Amino acid sequence: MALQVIALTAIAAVYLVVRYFNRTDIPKIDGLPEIPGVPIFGNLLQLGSSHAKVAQGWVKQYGPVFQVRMGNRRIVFANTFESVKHIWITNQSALISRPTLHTFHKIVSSSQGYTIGTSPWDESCKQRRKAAATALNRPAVQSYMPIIDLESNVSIKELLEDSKYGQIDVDPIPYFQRYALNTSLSLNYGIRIDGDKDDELLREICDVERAVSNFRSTSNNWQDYIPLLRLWPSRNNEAAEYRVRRDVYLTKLLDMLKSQVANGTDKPCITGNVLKDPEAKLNEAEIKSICLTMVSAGLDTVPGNLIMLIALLSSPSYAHIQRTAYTAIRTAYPSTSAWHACLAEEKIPYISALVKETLRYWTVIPICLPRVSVKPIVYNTTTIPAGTTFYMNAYAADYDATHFKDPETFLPERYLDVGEGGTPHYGYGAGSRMCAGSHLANRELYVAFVRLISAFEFVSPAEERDMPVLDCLQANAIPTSLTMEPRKFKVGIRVRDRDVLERWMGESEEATKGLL
Ligand code: HEM
Repeated sequence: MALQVIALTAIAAVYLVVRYFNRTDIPKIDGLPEIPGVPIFGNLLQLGSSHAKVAQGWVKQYGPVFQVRMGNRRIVFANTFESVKHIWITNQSALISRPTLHTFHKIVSSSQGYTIGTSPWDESCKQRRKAAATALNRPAVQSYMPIIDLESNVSIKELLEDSKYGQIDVDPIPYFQRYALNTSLSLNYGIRIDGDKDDELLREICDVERAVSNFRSTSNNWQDYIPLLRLWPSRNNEAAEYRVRRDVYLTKLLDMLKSQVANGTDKPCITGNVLKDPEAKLNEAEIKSICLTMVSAGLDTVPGNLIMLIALLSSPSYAHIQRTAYTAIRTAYPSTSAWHACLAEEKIPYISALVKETLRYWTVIPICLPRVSVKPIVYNTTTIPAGTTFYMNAYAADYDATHFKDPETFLPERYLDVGEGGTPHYGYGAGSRMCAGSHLANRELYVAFVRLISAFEFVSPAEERDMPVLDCLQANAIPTSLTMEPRKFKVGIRVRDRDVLERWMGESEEATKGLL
C-alpha cells in the first residue's frame, strides 16, 4: 500500500511539474492551426537552427498562419506575403508593441537600456521613435549626403588600394561595415572613426554588435523560452561580458560628444541637437537608447545587403546583372558623372530596382523583429487575443511564390514599371514599427551600388575556396543570429577606367575635406 502511495505521489508530482513547465503565456488559440510539439520544449527542437526555413515548410500542411509553442511562449507565425500584409499592415495599430526577452532585455541591456526596435510600446518608446523618425526622414537624409559621399569614397579608395588596383582578391566585408558604422556615428555623434578597416575601435564595435545580435536572436536563446535553462550560468555570463564591452564604447562616444558640446567644438548631429535643446523631452536614458539604436541598427543590416550584392555581381552566372546595371548608369548619365549625381538624385530606375531586389532576395532579418499585439486581431474567423507574440517569417513572405514570380531568381526587373505603391518586400518589416531608417538605408545602398558598379567590374576570386555562397539563408555565417552575417568570401575587382575613377575620388575628397 505504502509503495502504491509513493508511486501515485511520484506520478502526480511529475504530472504537475510537466504541466507547470508546459504552460504558455497565452493559452492555446482556438481556431488557429497548432504545430504538434513535445512537452517543455514545444516546437523548439523541430525549429532547430533554421526557424525561417522550417516554418516555411509547415505552410503546405498548416496554412499561412499557425501557432507554435517555444518553451512557455505561444507564438503566432505568419509566413506568406498576404497574411503578413493583413496582420502587420491592416492591423498595424493593434500590432505595435515588442516582447521582452530574458537574455537581451534582462542581461545585455541592463545598463544602456533597450534600442527603439526592442522596446515595448509606451510613451517613452513613442518619443524616442518620433525623435529617430524625424532625424531619419527624407529631407533629413538628403542633408546627410556629404557624409555618405565621404564614407563611400573612403571605403572604395581603400578597397582599391588593398587590392593593388585589382591585382589581388579582397574580402569586401570590413570596408562596408565601416561605411555603415561611420555613417551612423557621424549622424548620431558627429564623430567618425578615421582609422583604416582594421581600426581597433571599429573592430571592437563590429564584433560586439555582432555578438549582441546573437543574444537578440529569436532562435538562438532557448533560455528565453525555457526559464529552467536560466539557472545555467555560462550563457548569462557571456551576455554580461558583451554588455560590459558595449558600455565602454558607448560611454566613450557619448562623453566625447558631451565634452565637444561643452567646448563648442561639436559637429551638427542628432544627439548633439538633443543635448543642446532646452525643450528636449528626452531624458539621459532615452538619449542612450537612441545612441544605441543608431550604432547598432545600420551596422547589423546595411553591410549584409551591400556585401551580398557584390558577391552576386562577381558570380559568372550573374554577369548579365552587372552589365545591365552598368549600361543603365551610362544611359542615365551619358556625359555627366553618376558618381556625383547619385548623391543629389535617384534617377536610375534599374539601380533603384536593384536595391529593392537585394533587400528582398537577402532578407537580412529573416524572422523580422518580434511584435506583441495590444488589441485583439482577427485572422480569418479566429480572434487572436491582445498580448500575443507574433513572428513575421519575412524570409518566407519574400519568397512567397503566390506573390513573387520565380522568387528564387534574382530579378531586379520585377520592380521596374510597378510604381511606388504597396510594400515591395518585407526586408524593412511593415506597419507601425517598420524600420525607421529605411530612407537612409536606401540612400546608402543606392549610392554604394552606383559608385561600385561605375568604378569596377567584379569578377570571381582566383581560388575556389574564396567563392561566395549566394543563397539567402545558407549565406549566413551564423544561421541562428537575428541578422544575417555573410560568410567570408573574396572578390576580384577590375578597374573600369583608372584615370576617371581617380578624378572622381579626388573630387569627392575635396568636397568632403571639411568633414574630416
Ligand atoms: C538595409 C538596411 C536595413 C534593414 C534591412 C533594416 C530592417 C529593419 C527591420 C526588419 C526592422 C523591424 C521592422 C518591423 O518590426 O516591422 C527595423 C527596425 C528599425 N530600424 Fe532598420 N533596417 C535597416 C537599416 C536601418 C538604419 C540605417 C537605421 C538607422 C540608423 C535603422 C533604424 C531602425 C529603427 C529605429 C527600427 C525600430 C523601429 C521600431 O521598433 O519602431 N534601420 N529595421
